[in-house]
Amino acid sequence: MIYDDVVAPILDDMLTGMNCTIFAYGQTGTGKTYTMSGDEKHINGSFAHDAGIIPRVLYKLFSALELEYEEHSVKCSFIELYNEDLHDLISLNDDPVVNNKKIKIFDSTSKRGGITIQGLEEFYIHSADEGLKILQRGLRKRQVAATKINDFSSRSHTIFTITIYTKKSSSSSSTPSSEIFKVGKINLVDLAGSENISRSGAENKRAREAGMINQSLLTLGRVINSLVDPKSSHIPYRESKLTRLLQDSLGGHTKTCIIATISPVKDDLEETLSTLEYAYQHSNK
Ligand SMILES: Nc1ncnc2c1ncn2[C@@H]1O[C@H](COP(=O)(O)OP(=O)(O)OP(=O)(O)O)[C@@H](O)[C@H]1O
Repeated sequence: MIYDDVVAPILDDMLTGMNCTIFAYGQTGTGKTYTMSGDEKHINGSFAHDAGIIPRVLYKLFSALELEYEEHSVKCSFIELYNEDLHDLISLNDDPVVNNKKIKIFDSTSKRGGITIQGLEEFYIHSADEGLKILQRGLRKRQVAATKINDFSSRSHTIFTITIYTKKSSSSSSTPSSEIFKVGKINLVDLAGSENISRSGAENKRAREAGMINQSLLTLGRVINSLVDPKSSHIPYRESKLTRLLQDSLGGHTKTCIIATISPVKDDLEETLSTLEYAYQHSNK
């Protein structure tokens, strides 16, 4: 239902050449990873019954591309942000020292501005199955980290990015034929557990983690606030790596959607409800 109501229209926008972002936001254990990835196995050439948004986007994307475009290419990347450090989840290089040091974010030197991410590996994929394999590889890598650091997944953000390049010929009786090239992008973001924001009394490592999550989720909130406020002249992308990474996909001619996951068995529903209320008020912007 969420795919049909929320994600399908955004995928259509991406196919028209937009930069789009979907966030899963909520407390630990409320279903963010289930919503974004879910069951990531492929069954009989399609996604599983309990597949999340990423596998569904991959299959629907390839069927749309094969049906509607003469030429297309698709690439994807999968990155994790933990304590403001970036980790490539699908790099074939497993040396953690090399992996952790090599990803850097720079201001792009192109006239259009934006950012360049140096050192992040991107893989061309030719089918949804190939995309699913990349997702599985990244989730496995994240799992390995999770067994080393207790409760790791709830304290890191992940971004699965799909970029498409398409070519279509257009011809009508009144105009000469021409070729239309488009580039679209979709970021599928599984955010760190939002309850870390209010984690008080934390010490040492936990305090550092909570501080970083605080910084990135609060900056994300501030960036979205500034983008929807016509009076705001400054967008604070630079205050966290999460917003810096997504800088090109927020604001301007882009589309952003936040899916808030809530669970009635969790204590602190107040914060999630106020987020939902805020999101609702801004939903048309
Ligand atoms: N809608 C759902 N239907 C069935 N099971 C679900 C649903 N949502 C979540 N779950 C199950 O609940 C558990 C926690 O979900 P999940 O790991 O997605 O939470 P999370 O918000 O990503 O947590 P964390 O912040 O710790 O990463 C998992 O075992 C998941 O399979």
